[in-house]
Amino acid sequence: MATAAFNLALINPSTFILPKSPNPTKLRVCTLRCSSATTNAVPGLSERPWKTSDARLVLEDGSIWRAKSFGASGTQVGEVVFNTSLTGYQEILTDPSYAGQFVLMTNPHIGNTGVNFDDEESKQCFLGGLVIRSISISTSNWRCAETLGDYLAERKLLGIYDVDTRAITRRLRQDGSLVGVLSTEESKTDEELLEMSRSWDIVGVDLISGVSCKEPYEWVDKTNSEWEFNYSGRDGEAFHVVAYDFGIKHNILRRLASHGCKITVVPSTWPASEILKRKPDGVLFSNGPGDPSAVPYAVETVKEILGKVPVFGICMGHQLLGQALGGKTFKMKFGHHGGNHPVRNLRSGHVEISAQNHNYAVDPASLPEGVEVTHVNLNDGSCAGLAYPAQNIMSLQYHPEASPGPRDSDYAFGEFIKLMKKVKLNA
Ligand SMILES: NC(=O)CC[C@H](N)C(=O)O
Repeated sequence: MATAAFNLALINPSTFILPKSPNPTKLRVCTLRCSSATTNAVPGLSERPWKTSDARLVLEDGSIWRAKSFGASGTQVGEVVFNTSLTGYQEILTDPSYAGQFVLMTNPHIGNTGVNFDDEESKQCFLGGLVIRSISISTSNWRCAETLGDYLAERKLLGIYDVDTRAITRRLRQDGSLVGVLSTEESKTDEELLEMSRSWDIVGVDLISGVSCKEPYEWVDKTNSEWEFNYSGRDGEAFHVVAYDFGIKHNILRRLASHGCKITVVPSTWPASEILKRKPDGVLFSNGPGDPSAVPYAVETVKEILGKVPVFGICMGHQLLGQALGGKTFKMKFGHHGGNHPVRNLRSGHVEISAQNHNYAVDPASLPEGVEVTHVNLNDGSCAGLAYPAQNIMSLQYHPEASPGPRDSDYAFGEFIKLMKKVKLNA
């Protein structure tokens, strides 16, 4: 009897209004119900709410991980990366830099705050799918608009849970990145899925062209005043920044706008000559997915701009800058993905806890004289930031805009402003 009552509570959707919204105008009606993972599995009250395994993750090393699905159905190939962020799964899902990858969250409990209208980092999800230990059976947050399972299913994205994410993470740390195939299709044999994972590669593929905007546009949104934490006091549009969209996250644009910039976003293939004609105060090279060696056209564009206008590179932008300066990039063993990476700023001596998401890095030994390593990742000593003062260049391998993650590195936007100001005053 007790079990039946418990099941009833789980499967009966009940609508309620959360009482403690810090901003009444943001109050939204939220439906509390079990995730689609559970509801799908409950045809009648007398049956158990728990679904049995209906999905597989087959890794290229031959291991097969039986799982339960909670998003779309189908079969998808991708590179598995683990992300150590405790919160921010919606920003992670909408970060275009995850194109071609499955994100495995090391935090075991995901989905409890659902998905909202405000935390999207791009107009769509480009990643291959989501792998988690446990999906929250209820969703409760004052901004919640829908459950994570519904969100994934609507976007035709695969999500699996009930996987030993700790064991997979240990394997990735030990053996390095692995390609995998996620499938809910019973008709496909394990051997077929293994073959699929072994005949696919992410290295050497241009993933930027699939995520970049197609036409230039102006960006005006600042960080919402409710969330602003580092207001620069600049309300005017003091500096015109052209941002190359290699898969740009919205919060980079919001932070630039909050720091007083007028922003024009251009596609990854936009000619450098067109940019220089507009005489911007600065150019930003954004984050973006995949292998920086697979996009020589973007490196050429960066080369044409260097030395003519102050530039700031973030993540992929930093890697392209490294190559344009004559350096080399390489693929890391399992990369950095998470909101808890310690970085030392070698100029100030301060340590920042940073948000990171990359599988490639710049080899500092390959860089020419005059290029300064400004930041180092304290977990593995890899290069986390560069500057070439002679040409007004600065770059970070990680994400000063966070989203998700700590805001320690927001000062980098202020430094970009200072760089543009210095050049403008001396012009
Ligand atoms: N966030 C990013 O820009 C990712 C950079 C690059 N695609 C990498 O994986 O290293």
